[in-house]
Amino acid sequence: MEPAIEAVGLSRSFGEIPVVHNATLSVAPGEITALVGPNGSGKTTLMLMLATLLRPDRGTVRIAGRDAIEDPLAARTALGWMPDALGVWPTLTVRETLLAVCGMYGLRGAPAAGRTDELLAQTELVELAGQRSNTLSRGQKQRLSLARALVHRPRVLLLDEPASGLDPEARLTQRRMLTELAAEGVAILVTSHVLDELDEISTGVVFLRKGLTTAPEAVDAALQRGSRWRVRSLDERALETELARLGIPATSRASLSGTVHLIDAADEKAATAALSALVSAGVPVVEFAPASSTLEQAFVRLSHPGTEIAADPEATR
Ligand SMILES: Nc1ncnc2c1ncn2[C@@H]1O[C@H](COP(=O)(O)OP(=O)(O)OP(=O)(O)O)[C@@H](O)[C@H]1O
Repeated sequence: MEPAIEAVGLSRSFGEIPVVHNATLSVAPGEITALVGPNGSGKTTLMLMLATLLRPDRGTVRIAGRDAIEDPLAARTALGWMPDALGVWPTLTVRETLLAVCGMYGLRGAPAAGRTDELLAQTELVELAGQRSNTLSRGQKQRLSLARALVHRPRVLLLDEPASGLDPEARLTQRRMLTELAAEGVAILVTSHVLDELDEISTGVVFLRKGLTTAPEAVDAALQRGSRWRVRSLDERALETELARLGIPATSRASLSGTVHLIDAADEKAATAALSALVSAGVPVVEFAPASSTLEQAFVRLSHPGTEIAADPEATR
């Protein structure tokens, strides 16, 4: 299948400083790809180039098969762009904003009103439709920004920090929406620092470090390597004794649900073996789960290649 988003060898400097260097990525229709990397690694700069809003110094971009550098207008008809901060027209209400964007895509009259109503419902903005957009809260602006990006039913969505400022329920609604759009065949590239969110919906990951995309093989390896698990028992003493007897090093820390122990396992098979041994020894285990999301653990490894996950600084032996 032809990728819906394809960038090859993209580079961009600001003055003498190279910010994105030889970045390469592709996203197929129906895929949600997470674009992750440390602060300042070049994610927004890369997104702006894909969105035809910043010209690369070198490289090629194809959006839905169209050359985005030679023919940005053709690419724009296929893509929806959600920037990390919404620039609003202060005097327009939420509904007027969406109607104005409909107009830019050639939708007027009843079809524009119909599409606006659909989007207001989809992004749960119906009650705010008459409110001036500059008076919206950060989370409400994020919802308007996503609605705006969807006006022309794009086949490609580029979302820069779409979950930032959203409360937990709004995040859930947004995740559901993105999953539904992907099921309809939309290709989605999304940045976020909330890796748990991305972990749940992404089907692929692109990791950017100092402007360079990490090789997919290295990302796959980081996603599959051994990881840290969180264990909680109704009988803390029994858990500690059994972990010591099994020779499994552990650290403990207080949490809202009680004392939890953190253990490292080489892979998922080793984790299930540890769980099975604890239960067989009669330890009343009530919780056994990854200590953080797979993506979060991979992020730490890829941000500092050659280093293992640092011990939890809050943990006590
Ligand atoms: N217009 C510009 N002129 C000069 N430097 C810039 C410009 N835009 C971005 N930069 C620099 O490029 C680097 C990458 O910035 P970018 O915003 O792309 O990173 P990011 O990965 O999106 O960061 P964050 O995770 O903090 O949002 C940063 O060092 C930033 O200071």
